[in-house]
Amino acid sequence: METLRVAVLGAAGRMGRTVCAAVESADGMELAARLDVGDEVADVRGAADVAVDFTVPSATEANVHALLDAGVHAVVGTTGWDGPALDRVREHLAHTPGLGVLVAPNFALGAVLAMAFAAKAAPWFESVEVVELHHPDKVDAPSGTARHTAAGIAAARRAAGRGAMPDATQTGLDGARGADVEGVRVHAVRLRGLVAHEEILLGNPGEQLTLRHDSFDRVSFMPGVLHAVRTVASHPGLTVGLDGYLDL
Ligand SMILES: NC(=O)C1=CN([C@@H]2O[C@H](COP(=O)(O)OP(=O)(O)OC[C@H]3O[C@@H](n4cnc5c(N)ncnc54)[C@H](O)[C@@H]3O)[C@@H](O)[C@H]2O)C=CC1
Ligand SMILES: O=C(O)C1=N[C@H](C(=O)O)C[C@H](O)C1
Repeated sequence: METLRVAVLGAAGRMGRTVCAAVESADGMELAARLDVGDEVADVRGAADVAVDFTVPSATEANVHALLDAGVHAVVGTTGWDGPALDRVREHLAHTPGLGVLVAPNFALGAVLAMAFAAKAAPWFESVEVVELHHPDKVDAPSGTARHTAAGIAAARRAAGRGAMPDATQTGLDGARGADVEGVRVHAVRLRGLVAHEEILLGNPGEQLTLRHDSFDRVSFMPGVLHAVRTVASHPGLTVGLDGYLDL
């Protein structure tokens, strides 16, 4: 089996540094390039097979288009993606046959499972809310994971014919009920000492189910990232969510 050459974008960041170390110690991979602000993405042409992007929401889409132009598969963990941005990548991929792009809001296997469990459980409860808790250096809120979790919950409830959730709130302070993601309330906590955590609260009369996932360390994301690096070439086109590469 040939060695996979991996470039890391955002290599100087918290996730980028952890990914570089994971790639360097992974079997069958070599770290081909470390790129950060000011480096030219086009330089990976011919030097890398797969690039991993953990940069910032304002840069990640342009990075993916540059990687496709360079003929390199992309594994993207950066948050901030919306429907139109994903559509533009789909359109680009239509002109770059054979290339794959994965955009995944969370590479921790437990978080991926928690999202799947939440979607499965959501139609069976009157109320569902999402609470995400992160380190205070995070630039976006709510987290990409929480938005993806809420969207999955909303889709499952729509498919089951579930109506709006009960909420009698009429007055109060702006933001007290969190963000509205397709009818699901999402609350964001920022606290020194935390890494990445999420709770999905599901309520019925007289009972509550709580699903909780904790990433205590960024190494929690590495098995998912390495699995994606090994898999992306065999999934041409755009995949959203690591669950697309797992047999859940
Ligand atoms: N999908 C997942 O499992 C996870 C996703 N994330 C997401 O990954 C992203 C990065 O998170 P952190 O590493 O904590 O942030 P960070 O701020 O520590 O690192 C970001 C790095 O990107 C660099 N950068 C900025 N613009 C760039 C550009 N145009 N080209 C190349 N590099 C550029 C910065 O200089 C910095 O070194 C965030 O969006 C975060 O939400 C974080 C953890 C897990
Ligand atoms: O910024 C982070 O740290 C994380 N970002 C991702 C998100 O926004 O969901 C994944 C994880 O929660 C850590």
